Amino acid sequence: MKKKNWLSIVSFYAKECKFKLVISVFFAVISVFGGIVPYIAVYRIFMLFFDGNQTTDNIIYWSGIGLAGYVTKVAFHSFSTVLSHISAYRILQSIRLSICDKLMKVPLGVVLNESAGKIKNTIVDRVETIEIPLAHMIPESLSNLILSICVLIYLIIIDWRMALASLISVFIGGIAYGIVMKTYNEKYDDYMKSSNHVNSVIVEYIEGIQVIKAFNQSAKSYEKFEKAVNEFKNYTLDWFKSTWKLINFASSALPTSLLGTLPVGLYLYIKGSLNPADLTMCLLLSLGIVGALTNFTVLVNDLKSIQFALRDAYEYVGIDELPNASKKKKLNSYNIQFNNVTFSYDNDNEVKNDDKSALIDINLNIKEGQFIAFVGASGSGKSTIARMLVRFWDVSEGEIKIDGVNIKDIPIDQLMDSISYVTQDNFLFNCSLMENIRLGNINASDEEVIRASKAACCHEFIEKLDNKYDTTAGEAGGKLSGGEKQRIAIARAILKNSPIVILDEATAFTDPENEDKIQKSIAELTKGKTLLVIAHRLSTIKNADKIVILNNGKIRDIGEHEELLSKSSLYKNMWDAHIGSKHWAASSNKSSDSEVQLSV
Ligand SMILES: Nc1ncnc2c1ncn2[C@@H]1O[C@H](COP(=O)(O)OP(=O)(O)OP(=O)(O)O)[C@@H](O)[C@H]1O
Repeated sequence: MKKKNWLSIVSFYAKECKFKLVISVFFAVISVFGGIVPYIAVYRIFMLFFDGNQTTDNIIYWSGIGLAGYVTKVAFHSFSTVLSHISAYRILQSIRLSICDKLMKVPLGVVLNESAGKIKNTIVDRVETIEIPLAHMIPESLSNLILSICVLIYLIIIDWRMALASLISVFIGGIAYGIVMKTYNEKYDDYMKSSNHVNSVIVEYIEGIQVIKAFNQSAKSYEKFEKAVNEFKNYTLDWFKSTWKLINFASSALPTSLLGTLPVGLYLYIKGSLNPADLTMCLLLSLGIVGALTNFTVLVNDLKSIQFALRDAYEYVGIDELPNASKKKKLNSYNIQFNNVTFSYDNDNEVKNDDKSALIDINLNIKEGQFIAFVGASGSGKSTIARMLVRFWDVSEGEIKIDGVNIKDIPIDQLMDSISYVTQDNFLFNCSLMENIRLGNINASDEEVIRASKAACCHEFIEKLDNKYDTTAGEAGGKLSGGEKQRIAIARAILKNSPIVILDEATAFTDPENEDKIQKSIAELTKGKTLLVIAHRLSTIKNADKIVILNNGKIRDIGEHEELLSKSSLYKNMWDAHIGSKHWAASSNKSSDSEVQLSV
């Protein structure tokens, strides 16, 4: 991942609103100069009195000019702020969208290895911290900087000694700030780690609340949450305590320009080298930059928070994407080939280190329309094979081809259109069940969604819900059984109607009625398709054209059921264990075995 300077990141995201930002700065500059006018007007009125020209007309004239300057300041400040806020929100929107977009394009492992709390914290909270600095910093800070420089030049013109005197407080405040800033990066890093930890613990607590309650761990896990919150509080408080004296000193010293100008000015006046009008003007001008200098202290903090928030956001935006082909490939068949496929989840692993590789030297030919089952002990690599085919990760060595084309050369969109992957995790989004099923094909009509639901045996239970297909997954969530959720996932896949179906067969929903319905819906989904089943119960895959036995990431044997029973001791043992457990389940439940075998 290439590192990028935070300014170039901002300007990249500000591309679309650059014009607005420029205008915003321009208005802010006008506003700042408008703000100087009242000081000049007051100076002029003083001069009128010193010169003995204090007529009502003259005083009204300069008062009017002062008022006009003030109105200009307020009006242009408002215009500038509106434009800078619009731009800031656009930039925030672009950053958030590009992180979400990126998460879809990077290897799945990168996303899964991060805690949901940290990702949420970056996308929502961290990016939000940029808004206020961005909306105010660019116009206000820039214009304040310009104002300070102009005032300084003006002071030099009036009396260079007074100009130097006005910088005394800047110098003292600057040193104090410099000391605080020395450890700022390190402290801020730790602060962010602590904040991410709190977020992760909160999200974990909420996501796992069912398990926590079921195992009566509420008090214990709350302790973990409380500890994280306390640690965060302690850290922030310690940081605050270690810096507040210096920060307070710096922020009070920096804008106190009178600290230098008043004694020096009086000294020069007494010595006779500064006339009263110039002394008054110098004091007024140095007061005029107090606001600008105060803003400058805020700017230092703002710059840091922008810098760190963008660094965190760029941690995601800058992740290398899975290479994606741009040109659609013409596929005449859906024959699948695994050639010497080796894969390790550990990027640093030397390929072919058998202990660390999840798949080693997988060679497999699957013909279009075949039904292939993968069996093996837990952790043997069954799901990894499926993840390789859908490119959730890329193979470390070897290649996977569809119709002779390496899947890396097929655009990911086209590949995903060709494959329906029904995983064990039947995630439902918090929208209506109609929309949840329509995810399979966003162009499907309501009628097509209902037809797919009927085929997946979902229609009946959805119709019984209060709002039928309009029930949101959130409302229905508690009312849906695991098997019903799985059938909704199957309905999605039926609607998608891809030529290749991968089924990570769930073991959880094995009550006879659900099982019967699930098998019926699967039979409907897989009609005429190339079917890859990750099998957990062997009786459902007895009819497979090929059963692939995996062991520690390697293919141990391939064959049909009967063939494997006679030639593979591993398969025979698995089958015996399966039959044994079925008999045990049947006798303990006193229920008949109603497994329906898959057929394609
Ligand atoms: N995201 C991951 N990161 C690191 N290692 C992983 C990841 N997912 C799986 N593994 C490891 O890869 C190996 C193969 O896992 P895989 O999920 O493919 O097995 P499986 O045969 O499908 O198991 P199960 O039947 O329990 O689902 C295991 O050792 C597992 O610990």
